[in-house]
Amino acid sequence: MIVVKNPPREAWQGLLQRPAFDAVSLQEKVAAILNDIKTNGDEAVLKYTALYDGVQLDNFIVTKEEIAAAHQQISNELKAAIVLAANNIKTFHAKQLTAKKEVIETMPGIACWRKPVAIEKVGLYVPGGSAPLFSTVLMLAIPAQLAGCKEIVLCTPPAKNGTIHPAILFAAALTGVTTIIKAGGVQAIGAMAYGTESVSKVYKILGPGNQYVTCAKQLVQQEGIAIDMPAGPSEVCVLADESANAAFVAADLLSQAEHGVDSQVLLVTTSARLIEETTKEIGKQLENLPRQEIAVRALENSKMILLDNMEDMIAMVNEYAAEHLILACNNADAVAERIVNAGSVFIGNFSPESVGDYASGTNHTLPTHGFAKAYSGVSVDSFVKKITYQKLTQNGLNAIASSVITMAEAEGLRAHAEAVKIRVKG
Ligand SMILES: NC(=O)c1ccc[n+]([C@@H]2O[C@H](COP(=O)([O-])OP(=O)(O)OC[C@H]3O[C@@H](n4cnc5c(N)ncnc54)[C@H](O)[C@@H]3O)[C@@H](O)[C@H]2O)c1
Ligand SMILES: N[C@H](CO)Cc1c[nH]c[nH+]1
Ligand SMILES: [Zn+2]
Repeated sequence: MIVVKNPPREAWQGLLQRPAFDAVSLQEKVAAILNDIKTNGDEAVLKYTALYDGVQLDNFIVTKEEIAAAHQQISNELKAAIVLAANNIKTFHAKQLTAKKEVIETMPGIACWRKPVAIEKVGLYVPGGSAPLFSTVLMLAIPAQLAGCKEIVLCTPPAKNGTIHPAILFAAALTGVTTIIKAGGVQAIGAMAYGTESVSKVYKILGPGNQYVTCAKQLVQQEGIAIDMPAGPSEVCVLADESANAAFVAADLLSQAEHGVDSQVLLVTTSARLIEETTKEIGKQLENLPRQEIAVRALENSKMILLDNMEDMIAMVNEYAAEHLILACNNADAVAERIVNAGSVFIGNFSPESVGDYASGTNHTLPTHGFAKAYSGVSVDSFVKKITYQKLTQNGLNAIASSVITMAEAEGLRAHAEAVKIRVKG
């Protein structure tokens, strides 16, 4: 990791850049694949699956038999862990369901209310290129199910032997997914966005993924398909003072570095000692990691930044707007209150980011690349739209009529005014 000591404020923005990639050629490539899927449907999905996932499939819809077999293929221990995680995620997300309808009378005779209505057809993307992220099934399908979505399509890339990891199938069966498609990357996003002979067109696509997936989501959004947010390569920022434990900090940094070579991890600290010890710990802990090579490359994109004081640390982490922010410092609760930009915050030494990834209950599908300045992570809200309603009595309309007529005429929209006048008596 690159160590930077006491950078001046003017240098912060440059310092906090995410790993760069060639956005123009990425967009061109993704747009061409999307176009092919739009024109050639299933045939194109199968073609790109062969090209990028290395498997020639005849049929990409997962069968009931495959789902049933998955139950036998994973250990009882893993099933129990998935069920525990699912219960916590359900408990946390169930509270997000908007309370019962509340009718507001803005003036006598004018009743207004708002009702959350589930998006009927949603598409979930579960990453599987470098690791089969079955935890993402829980993070997406549980809020979709709680919201009441009728059709829940899930896409995930197949392994080279044409199968889907059994834990993905187990988690999908547990959480009410209606169709599972063996397709990943841009072809999966295209299939769900446009529909094909075998894949239903959905209204909204949610879920994280690599740069191809994220770019494809952003491009189909321009064609009217809703998306959750740009949820790209994983990242974590640790804000730490003298009180932090270097071994814990190193473990947290490595936990996100192992996701992909384009992941970024950041340590922002007031302690030079912590930088030194964490560097040593990273070296030690890396030795035992099976994904050491990926983590080492991600660490090349990553920084340890020494600052003078807590005020600067808070300002810097708010500027960075990390997907995950860990507060390993004294008075962590008070510091948490001052965080305004982050996807999810982990408070104190006993809140490793990994628990949020799997099982504490919060959602791990979160905005990356600084999008946490304006976007939230996935929640039940992501699966509903809120329809507003109003109902006026004759007296209510009479009372508001002159204001509406005056405003409509002032905007030069006579027909608007007439639609009120025609109903007003007296
Ligand atoms: N932000 C979040 O909430 C969050 C959550 C979980 C995971 N993630 C991130 O999701 C990502 C998962 O990435 P992944 O690659 O493991 O899986 P993925 O499923 O996102 O991508 C795999 C697909 O990418 C496509 N692909 C690969 N190389 C290609 C190429 N050269 N051209 C065109 N398409 C290509 C293939 O079709 C393949 O199926 C990681 O970066 C991880 O950090 C983010
Ligand atoms: N850290 C990822 C979100 O950036 C989510 C995840 C899934 N499995 C492990 N981690
Ligand atoms: Zn993770």
